[in-house]
Amino acid sequence: MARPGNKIIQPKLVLLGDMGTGKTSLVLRFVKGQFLDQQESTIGAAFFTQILSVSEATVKFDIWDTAGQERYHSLAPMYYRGAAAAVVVYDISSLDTFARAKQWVQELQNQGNPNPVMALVANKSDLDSKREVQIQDAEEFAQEHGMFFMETSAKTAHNVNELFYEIAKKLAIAYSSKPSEVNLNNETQERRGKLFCCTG
Ligand SMILES: Nc1nc2c(ncn2[C@@H]2O[C@H](COP(=O)(O)OP(=O)(O)OP(=O)(O)O)[C@@H](O)[C@H]2O)c(=O)[nH]1
Repeated sequence: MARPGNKIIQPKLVLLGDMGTGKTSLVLRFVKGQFLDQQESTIGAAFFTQILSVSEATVKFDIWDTAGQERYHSLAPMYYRGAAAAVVVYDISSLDTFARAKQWVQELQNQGNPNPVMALVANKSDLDSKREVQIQDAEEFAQEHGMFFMETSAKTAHNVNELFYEIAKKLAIAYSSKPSEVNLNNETQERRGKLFCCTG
């Protein structure tokens, strides 16, 4: 809920990562508090909204959940361009998805978006017995690339709200100190989002 008198910001947030890592599941857990064992693979991208209040601002997230299948790769720039925050997701039980996450980070950092808040998210923390990616390796990679790191489970809800809260906080603080350097959504983007399938 918006706090009266509080500043309102409307950042665009994009989720990227290999197929099946749990991007949609993380968003659905955050936006609707739900989890599906048989979540369908995303086609193209899906749009969601959610509002979160932190002490510095009310944050109205415009969330673009991209499709991880390789055949949709060429669409990704449409969604990450102008994003104030990017969440790169891998699955702790698959080393391949961690390798793919690293490629996404390189791509994001090459496309010259000014100072987006970036998170590296290790999802499916409930599958610890099948872990292939060590926390330390991911933490080191995140640190080297100016990202913050979090392990989550969309299934158990572990750290999911905390992830979005942390992003909201970082965006609100960045906006308070340097408003012109934070990419925030505008009317056009909001209208465009409404042309796509909307959930949330
Ligand atoms: N055990 C476990 N399974 C999860 C978790 N998050 C997602 N899943 C499952 O992983 C599968 C893929 O989840 P999605 O949310 O569709 O993954 P995605 O990254 O959006 O996939 P694409 O749309 O293909 O890019 C589904 O069967 C989910 O139920 C989690 O935290 N733990």
